[in-house]
Amino acid sequence: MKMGENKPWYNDQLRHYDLEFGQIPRLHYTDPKIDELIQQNKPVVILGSDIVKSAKNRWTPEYLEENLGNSGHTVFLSKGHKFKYYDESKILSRTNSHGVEFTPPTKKIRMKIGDFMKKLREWKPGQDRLYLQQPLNNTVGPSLVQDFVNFNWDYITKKQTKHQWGPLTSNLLLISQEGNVTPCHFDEQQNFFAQLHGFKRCILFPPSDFECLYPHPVYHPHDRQSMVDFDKPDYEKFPNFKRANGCETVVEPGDVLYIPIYWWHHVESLMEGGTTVSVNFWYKSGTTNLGYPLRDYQKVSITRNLEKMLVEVLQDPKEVGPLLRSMILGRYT
Ligand SMILES: O=C(O)C(=O)C[C@H](CCCc1ccccc1)C(=O)O
Ligand SMILES: [Zn+2]
Repeated sequence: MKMGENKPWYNDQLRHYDLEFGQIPRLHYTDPKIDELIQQNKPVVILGSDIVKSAKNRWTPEYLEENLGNSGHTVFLSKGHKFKYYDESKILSRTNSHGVEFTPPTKKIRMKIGDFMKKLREWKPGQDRLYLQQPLNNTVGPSLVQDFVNFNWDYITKKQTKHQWGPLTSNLLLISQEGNVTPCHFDEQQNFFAQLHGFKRCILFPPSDFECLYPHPVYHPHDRQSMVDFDKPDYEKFPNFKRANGCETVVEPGDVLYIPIYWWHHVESLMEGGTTVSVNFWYKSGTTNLGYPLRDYQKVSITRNLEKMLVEVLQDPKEVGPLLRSMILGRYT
């Protein structure tokens, strides 16, 4: 155990960014404050729970190699450390026929877990990095199914019910090479993010930081992803980035981070921290009763619907800006 202020990791294993971050609260799972924060759509790390006890430190890369099953799994390859997600269905969409060229930053392939682990063991700097991202399904081996069944579904389901979330949609199994980064993005689902092996640094920003994180247009394959390169922010193009209000935590095996719907999050596997294993629990949001004042994430949802409608009706995305400018300048500004 490498110790740094009684933590099992060192600060120089974290990548350096130009921003200062607050700390996400880390609370014992019996603390009633957890439900207060979830109700307020605010992040919290749930400690000491047995939510994923059956998998904590058990789902090691070696155990997964033995028990994940022999069907191929989805693996992304990247030239660098960033694995920026893109929606394949938006690459060739009509709105992109206006000559917006898109080069996918990662390659998606299918690999057997054994080949994936072998590649990880033999990896050399300069080679493509690897990131296995596979929804857990009935193709996994029986021992993994047993572990999955033994998650503390009672605790999770009680939270889902209490906070009126919609149904569980998927559990994504994430096996990351050390040092990999999933750049800043938001999802439209509630998320219990469970860390099983190794350490991941998670930086979160509230939905109200929309103006600081500059998401790609909704029709773009990188919809929901920030346009800002955290490693080299372009303050000319993205001046508000310097005032983003991030908060962070490093999740350890057994920690469960609640990533509220529409909250931005950047996730990195610690450098020189070894292969990491996580599993997330994505839930559809519940039925939104529009109370006033509107929540910050509801405003984001409204702007997204407006944007989609305008792109749909104007066809050419280049007309959206001028139309909105003419509509609000001098009238609403
Ligand atoms: O659990 C989450 O929401 C995360 O972002 C975790 C993240 C990988 C997610 C990959 C991804 C991003 C966007 C759409 C579909 C898949 C990580 O842990 O590296
Ligand atoms: Zn995400």
